[in-house]
This record gives sequence, structure tokens and C-alpha cells, in this order.
Amino acid sequence: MPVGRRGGGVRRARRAARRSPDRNPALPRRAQRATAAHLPRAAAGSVQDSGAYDLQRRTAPTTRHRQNRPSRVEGEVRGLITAPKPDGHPAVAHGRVGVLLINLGTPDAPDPGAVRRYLAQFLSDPRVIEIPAIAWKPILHGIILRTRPKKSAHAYRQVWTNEGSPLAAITRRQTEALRRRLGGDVIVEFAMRYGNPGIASVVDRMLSAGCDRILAAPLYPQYCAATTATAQDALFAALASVRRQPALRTLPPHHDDPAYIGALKANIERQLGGLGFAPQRLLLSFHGMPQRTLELGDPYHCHCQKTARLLSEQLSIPTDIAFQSRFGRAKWLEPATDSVLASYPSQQVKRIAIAAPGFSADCVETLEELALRGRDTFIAAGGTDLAVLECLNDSDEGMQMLDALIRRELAGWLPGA
Ligand SMILES: C=CC1=C(C)c2cc3[nH]c(cc4nc(cc5[nH]c(cc1n2)c(C)c5CCC(=O)O)C(CCC(=O)O)=C4C)c(C)c3C=C
Ligand SMILES: [Fe+2]
Repeated sequence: MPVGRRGGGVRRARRAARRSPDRNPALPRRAQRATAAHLPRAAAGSVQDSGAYDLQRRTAPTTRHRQNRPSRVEGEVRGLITAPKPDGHPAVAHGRVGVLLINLGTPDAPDPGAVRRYLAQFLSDPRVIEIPAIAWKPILHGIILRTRPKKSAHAYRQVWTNEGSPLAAITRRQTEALRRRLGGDVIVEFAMRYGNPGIASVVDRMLSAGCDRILAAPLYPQYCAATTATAQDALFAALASVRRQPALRTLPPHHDDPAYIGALKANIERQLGGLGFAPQRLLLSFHGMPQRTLELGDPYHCHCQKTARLLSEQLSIPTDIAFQSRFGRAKWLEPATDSVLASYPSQQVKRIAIAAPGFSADCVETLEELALRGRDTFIAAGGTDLAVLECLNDSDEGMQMLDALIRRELAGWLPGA
């Protein structure tokens, strides 16, 4: 907008505010005049194209108001210069910035029924199983959901904690830590792509709390259609029926971000330094994917390779890369973690550490598949020492990285940023 026009707008807005029959009757006349006179210039435009109906606040800001304040100047101004709502206009909370951490999800309990419900939702996602539904549904319902829940529930039972599934407990702690770091200006929540709390219900809560700007952060450093894209699909689907949609940003993949690589290096070196043995090799184990997804153009494999290369350049211990958690009969990315573990001892590699940089939180795949079954495989093949390192979780290194990435993506949305 040209400067002159904007200046005129400011003057008109101030005159209108002084004359306004809607001036706040709760304020003394002097305070009303002061309110109009102190309109920030930059904000006057928002008075003209007023969202003024929205504003609930009709009194001078109290401490409570300031704590819950809208994060943008326009919001403050709209808060002071209010117009009456038309009859029937609903109260609308607005002006808040939200961060939504999204992880994969996990069963509600380590029993076959809960695991079955979780797997039914997970494995019905066409982003995860890219087989035509007509062929996949009979296999899923006729075979997989009849057999796998019992086996998987056993795995979950071995790693379950007092706070529930490790993935859920850690994601909750990450959320609380980020909330503390970002302070009262940002509403921080987490949601799961499968299971609870679901993305739609959390988004609904954030909108009710007044989030009209949301940064969604799928907690996957390496982009994959089966994880990142489906989390975003679910978010967009949740908003598809919303009248008043928030502005939306999504956290990009950060597989090669110096903040991520630096956090991994610090986290791994700290843990290696505390081991009671000197590993000869560090195996970097990523979750696998069908080989076909690489051929279809999914960048996941390349992202994993790049993370592994950048990290190994920063570490003094020799590293290998492998892919775990194979599912189904199709060819998956190689080499497979269990094959590598079984082959190490015959190459005289008998003391190893494993890190899983693609998992932002420890889960059944790291705690059961790597730390229990992986260990058995390695020891049975002749290995002597194995340590499975913790994921970044809510460690200082991990939270510092997440804080930095999130703040970067919130640029312009936070006061003074
Ligand atoms: C980190 C990235 C992940 C990718 C990529 C991924 C792809 C993928 N996974 C399956 C099948 C299963 N995964 C399961 C658990 C699971 N997967 C991830 C992450 C990725 N998956 C996590 C973090 C977890 C752990 C969840 C938890 O509750 O702790 C499971 C369930 C467990 C089991 O029954 O083995 C399945 C099944 C496929 C098919 C796939 C890509 C096509
Ligand atoms: Fe998985």
C-alpha cells in the first residue's frame, strides 16, 4: 500500500475511533481518548479492514490478558478498538501461534486388541502400503490383523513403561520441554498420525484456543511419503471442513541441517564416552522402506544416506549404514540391519554401538527390535559387546535442536522475531 494512503488510513482510523459509538463504555473517557490516540501507525490498516468483531476484550489489558495476548500488533489494536458483534456472531478466539508436533503413533495398550486397532489404522493408510486396496484389504484383514497383533503386543509389552508406550511418553516430554523453551507466546501440542491423540482432535483444540497460525512439525528428519506426507495429509484433511482455517507452515525435512547433525554428534559422543567398552564400529540403523519407493522417487533413501555421511564425517568412530524393520515380502532397502549384525563377528567386529538417527524418539523399533532382538542376533553370531544408544528424545541436545528449527520456521510469527 502506498505510504500516503496508509497515512490517511491511520488518520481516518483514529478519527473514527474517537467518534465511535462502539468505544468501550467500561473505560473512562480519558482512557478511551488515549486508546485512540495511541494506535500504533503500522496497525491502523487492520482497524479499517476490521476483524474487530472478533475481539472479545473490551477492557484495558490485565495481567491475564497480557499472558494470553495475541502475538501480533493488529490483534492488540483490534483488542482495544472493538465493534459490537452482529447478532448471532459466535465468539471466536484468535491471535495465537501454535506448534503441533506430529509423530507416528503407537497403541494405547500392549495387548493384542489395542495393537490390532492401531495396526488396522496404520496399515490401511495407502501412503504406507502402496498396493491397490482391492488386493491389500483381504491380506490385511484375512492374514495380518489376525496374526501380527499378538506378536507385536509381545514386543510392546517388553518395552512398555509406567508412562505408557515409550514413543508416546517421550513425545509428551518433548512437547513439555518445547513449551517451556518457547514460553507463553506459543501454544505447543503433540498429535499422533495413528492412534491417540489424533491430529484432528488436537487441531480442533488448538483452533478453539485461538491458534490462527500453526506450524506443524512432523518429527521425521528424513522425508518419506509414508511418514511426513501422510502426517501432512491428515492435517490438511482435518482442516478441510474448517471454516476459519489457520495460516499453516510445515517443518521441512532436516536430514542435512547442521543443527540436527550437530545434535546427533553431541548425543552420540556423550553416550559413547560413557560406555564400559570401546566399540569398533557404530552402526547407523534407519527404518527401512520398500525398494520400490526409492525407484518411484521418494527421497527417503537419499536423505538417510546423506545424514549418515554428514554424521560419519563428524565422528571419529567408523560407521556403517543399515535399514531395519522390514515388513512384508517385497524387497526393502538394503543392507538389512539384522544381516549386518549377524555378519560383523565373522569380520572380527565384535564390539559395536548402534544409533538410530531417523527416530526422533525411542520406540518399539529401537528398544525391542534393536536392543533385544538385535543384541541376540549379534551375540549368537559371536559378538561380545553391543550398546544401543538412545535417540535424541528430550535430551538437551535434541531439544536445543528442535527449539532452533522451530524458531527458524516461526520467523515473523513471534513477537520480535
Ligand atoms: C522413522 C520412520 C519410519 C518409516 C519410514 C516407517 C515406514 C514403515 N513402517 C511400516 C510398518 C510398521 N512400522 C511400525 C512401527 C514404527 N514405525 C516407525 C517409523 C517409521 N516407519 C516407528 C517410530 C514405529 C514405532 C511405533 C511404536 O509404537 O513404538 C509397525 C508397528 C510395530 C510392528 O508391528 O512391527 C509396523 C507394522 C511400514 C510398512 C513402513 C513403510 C512402508
Ligand atoms: Fe514403521
